[in-house]
Amino acid sequence: MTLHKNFINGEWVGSDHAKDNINPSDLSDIIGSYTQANAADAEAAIAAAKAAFPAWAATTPQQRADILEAAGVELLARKDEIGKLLAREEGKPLANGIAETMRAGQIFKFFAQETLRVEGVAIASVRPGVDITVTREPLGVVGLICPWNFPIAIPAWKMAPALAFGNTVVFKPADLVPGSAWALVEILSRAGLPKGVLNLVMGKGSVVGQTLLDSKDVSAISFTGSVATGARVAQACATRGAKFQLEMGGKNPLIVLDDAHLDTAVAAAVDGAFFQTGQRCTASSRLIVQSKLHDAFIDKTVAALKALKVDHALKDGTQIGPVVDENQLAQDLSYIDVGRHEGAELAWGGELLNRDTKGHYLSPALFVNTTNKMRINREEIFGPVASVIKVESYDEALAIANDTSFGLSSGICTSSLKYANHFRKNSAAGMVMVNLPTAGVDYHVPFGGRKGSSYGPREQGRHAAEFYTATKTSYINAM
Ligand SMILES: NC(=O)C1=CN([C@@H]2O[C@H](COP(=O)(O)OP(=O)(O)OC[C@H]3O[C@@H](n4cnc5c(N)ncnc54)[C@H](OP(=O)(O)O)[C@@H]3O)[C@@H](O)[C@H]2O)C=CC1
Ligand SMILES: O=C(O)CCC(=O)C(=O)O
Repeated sequence: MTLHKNFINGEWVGSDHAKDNINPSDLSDIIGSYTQANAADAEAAIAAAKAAFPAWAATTPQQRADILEAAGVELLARKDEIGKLLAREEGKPLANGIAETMRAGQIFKFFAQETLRVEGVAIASVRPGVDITVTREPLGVVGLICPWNFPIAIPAWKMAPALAFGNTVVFKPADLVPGSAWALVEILSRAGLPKGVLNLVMGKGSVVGQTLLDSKDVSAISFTGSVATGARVAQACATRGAKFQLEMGGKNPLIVLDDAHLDTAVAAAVDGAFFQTGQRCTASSRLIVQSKLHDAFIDKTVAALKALKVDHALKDGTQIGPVVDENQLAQDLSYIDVGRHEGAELAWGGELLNRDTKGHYLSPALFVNTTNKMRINREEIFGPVASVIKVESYDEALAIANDTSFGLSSGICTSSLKYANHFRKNSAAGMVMVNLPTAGVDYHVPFGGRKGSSYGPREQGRHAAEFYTATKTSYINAM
């Protein structure tokens, strides 16, 4: 089997210390062998990125735009092949894998154009004879620590702005999904990047990730993953004065009011809570439903769940793939037990499923008769598990929606402009959806949350410049 190596200082390098990449839809399917970097490899990648920084920061916007555009064009052209690899290694249905690859391609094309739009301001000083300018500059070496649930889109939405604004990059993908990361870096390695500008170090978070966190030569860290690891990132970066940005979990509410269009609400709930196996930080894990529609909503949602096809990610018609690995499956099952013990009632699902291939198949689980105090409604599960919470009024629904330590996305299904507008203004979340699933976002607008979900400037769209650049205020006395 071909050994896929790390990319450091423009070379593919790696020892025989490698790990098999296993398909969660079929545990007998080994996708490839991927080098495991050690701390010395990570340090070599940081040194290469540091050496490459001054020249890369001095390139013209057009040079950077051309490289990012070429990567975007190739990603779009190879969407079927890379989407299949992604589906195979992460367990996302093929159509979602292809869509995610296209999203990554569009992100590169978007940031290719952003290189040309870096603006500053000239502003009058309060002192006579002094001119002030406020400009943006790259930060230096940026470490990207990525999760497994969007194996190409999340690396793309960190890497493209990092490079666009003149930073050099050390990219550490999640250990479970090296294939999509390798494919992405391979494309960029042929797109015209000078050596050292982009480095890939596949390996364990506790080794490679920690080296990035602790290195004085890494100016900034962009992290997406769990709350626990996010706290480590924050502590390490704050201690040594590095800039950092965290995207962590969610416990996202979807409110369904009595005046909602029932089919729209059920479709939003099923998609938001269960598609992509519930493994989205934007997943709607708390379905807050007003009393008159409550029973009909549950009946229709259960009917929809019964009809969902849970199977191999590459099989025609699969709507929900497997859970990503045995650890995540164990976490999902343990929360299903927690819910039962807390007195919640399983209206459907939560069963391990046998399919033609041995994989981590779990039927989507819907808890009913739950309260917002239960652990299943307070802690992120990150699997195909959601709860219904019954409420009497919009005010009660809003209070429950905001009663969480998270604040990533939120949603409301209603035909009332008054409630939709009130919710938009009063939901304590970074992203609000009306008559839409809480998950599934556009690539060109800010992404991020409040409270325990996120820290630092927003990712994506034009707002990404806030994180990937440093602001400089210059005072000039032109005498
Ligand atoms: N908000 C989101 O989008 C996501 C949330 N999660 C949540 O996290 C839970 C666990 O998932 P998991 O993948 O283990 O999440 P982690 O937070 O452990 O992993 C996220 C990234 O951080 C890396 N990492 C782990 N330890 C360190 C460290 N000490 N220093 C630096 N980097 C480190 C990981 O590497 P490695 O993979 O090698 O361990 C991975 O690249 C999920 O069940 C879910 O609740 C998970 C993924 C995405
Ligand atoms: O909902 C989406 O489209 C993106 C979600 C996401 O980025 C995540 O779950 O980490």
